[in-house]
Amino acid sequence: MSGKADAAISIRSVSKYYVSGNGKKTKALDSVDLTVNRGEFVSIIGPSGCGKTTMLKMVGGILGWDHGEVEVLGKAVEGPGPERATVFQSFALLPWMTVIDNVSFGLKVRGVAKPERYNIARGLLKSVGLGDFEHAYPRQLSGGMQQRVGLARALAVSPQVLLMDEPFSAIDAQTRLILQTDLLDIWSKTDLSVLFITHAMDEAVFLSDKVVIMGARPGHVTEVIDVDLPRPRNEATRRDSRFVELTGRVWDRLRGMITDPNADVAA
Ligand SMILES: Nc1ncnc2c1ncn2[C@@H]1O[C@H](COP(=O)(O)OP(=O)(O)OP(=O)(O)O)[C@@H](O)[C@H]1O
Repeated sequence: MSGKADAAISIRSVSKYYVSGNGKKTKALDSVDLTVNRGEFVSIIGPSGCGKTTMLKMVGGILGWDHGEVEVLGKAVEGPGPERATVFQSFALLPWMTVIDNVSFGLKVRGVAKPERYNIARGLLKSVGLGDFEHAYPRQLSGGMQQRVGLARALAVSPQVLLMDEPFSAIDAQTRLILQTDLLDIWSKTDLSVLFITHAMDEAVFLSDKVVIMGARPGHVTEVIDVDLPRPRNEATRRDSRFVELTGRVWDRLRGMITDPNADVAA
């Protein structure tokens, strides 16, 4: 698939400035182009401050931009919309609500009756491996379990586009590997288009169809790496020589920016 008509997310020539309290202008993004085709899984990786979260917020419709165009499913983004859902690093669950109420909260806001929303939430909790925890409160769950709830909550509203902002970075390394596989399993059964932010190179390669590498000061896209590893991906993928090679290529690009921050400053 290629071309504008197939794009789930289209970011074209987008630049973004932040203005601080004292009037100082910081250019956060410089003429960024990025496309996520329908059904694609795309990761963004880059040094701290290169504008990853800024881009995700723009696509989510909670932050504006200064130049260029941002479209989701062929329509200009003008604010948040029901076809997009976000999974946050901090889980962002409501602590006073049970798991099932957290998962079905978005449906409640949309006026879906309780039996129906519970029915949907139960199906999703089962699919993320938490079928027995609907009456638990977030504080009673591990970080990995809380993020499973976060994922189920995002999926409950049947989004077409899923935005994920370092969703596994607060989770221990072993659980993180399991969550990556589970996420791919869930994604493979849907038509979801995913934009996923991470700092972990192996995670980006394992999950994605494309890894977008960004540089900083101001944020810009330096390279897009196509991940030609077959799907479904599993533990054997992590030992595949092609996986090791692609992860190494991402690190080669990033290492230069980190050891020499001036190496990749946008013109
Ligand atoms: N509200 C704000 N006001 C001013 N500058 C901001 C604001 N938010 C972000 N910035 C600046 O914009 C740039 C991009 O920030 P952003 O948080 O999008 O980067 P990031 O790549 O997500 O970083 P990290 O990997 O550390 O999360 C940085 O230079 C940051 O300091």
